[in-house]
Amino acid sequence: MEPVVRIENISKSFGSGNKKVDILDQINLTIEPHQLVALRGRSGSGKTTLLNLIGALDKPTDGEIYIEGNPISKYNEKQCSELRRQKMGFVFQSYGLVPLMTVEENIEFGLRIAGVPRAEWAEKIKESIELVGLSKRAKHRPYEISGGEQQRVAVARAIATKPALLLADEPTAELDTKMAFHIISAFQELVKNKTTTIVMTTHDPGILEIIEHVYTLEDRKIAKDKQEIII
Ligand SMILES: Nc1ncnc2c1ncn2[C@@H]1O[C@H](COP(=O)(O)OP(=O)(O)OP(=O)(O)O)[C@@H](O)[C@H]1O
Repeated sequence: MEPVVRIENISKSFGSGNKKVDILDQINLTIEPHQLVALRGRSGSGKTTLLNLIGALDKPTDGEIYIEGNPISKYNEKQCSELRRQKMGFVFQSYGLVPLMTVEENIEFGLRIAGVPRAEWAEKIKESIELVGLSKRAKHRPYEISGGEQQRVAVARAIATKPALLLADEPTAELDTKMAFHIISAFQELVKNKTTTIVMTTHDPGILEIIEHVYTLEDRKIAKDKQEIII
């Protein structure tokens, strides 16, 4: 089976001339199907930058990224958005919820955009809302619920489509410990039953402890994973 993500010698810089900043330098990383991968690193180490590159939201300065074996660095904007629509789900820090839509409608909107057949919407909405523990908030609008609840709606919307690849930037940042672990165990379940592959960022030591594949971004490189640290 092809890796879901294969990163080959990726470098990323922002700006130019004396304002140029190098963020990632010749990074290599392979993510196999149905792994739950966590990226950690200090603030500014490039975690979001790397997620954006994997999600075809930004282009590397150098190197290649393969998604299910397809090199995407030469994709044009239309190809990138088609790739995201067909294969990916996103939980980013701004959540991107539509303010005038209820929780259910926000999730339905995500299903519609991903091209999921209408007949499947009701079940997928119910299932994903239950998974994040928001059944009692289904008819509320984003401004009527807390920041943590909005984050959970963003998670529900992303997992409802059962994307091949779920990219989640600090998906538990706004949550209390109990809810954070609830979301991570939902992620573990999705990986275990081979629904999806997940790449997430987190600073939370408790969560890093229970995730099998952990990579650290440091000094523009990807450093050792968790198992090597334990040894
Ligand atoms: N579009 C951009 N233009 C210029 N610099 C950028 C741009 N995007 C990110 N950077 C810089 O790249 C560096 C890495 O940012 P990034 O957001 O990837 O870090 P991070 O590890 O996700 O940090 P945090 O944990 O604080 O979210 C930062 O110094 C940031 O200022």
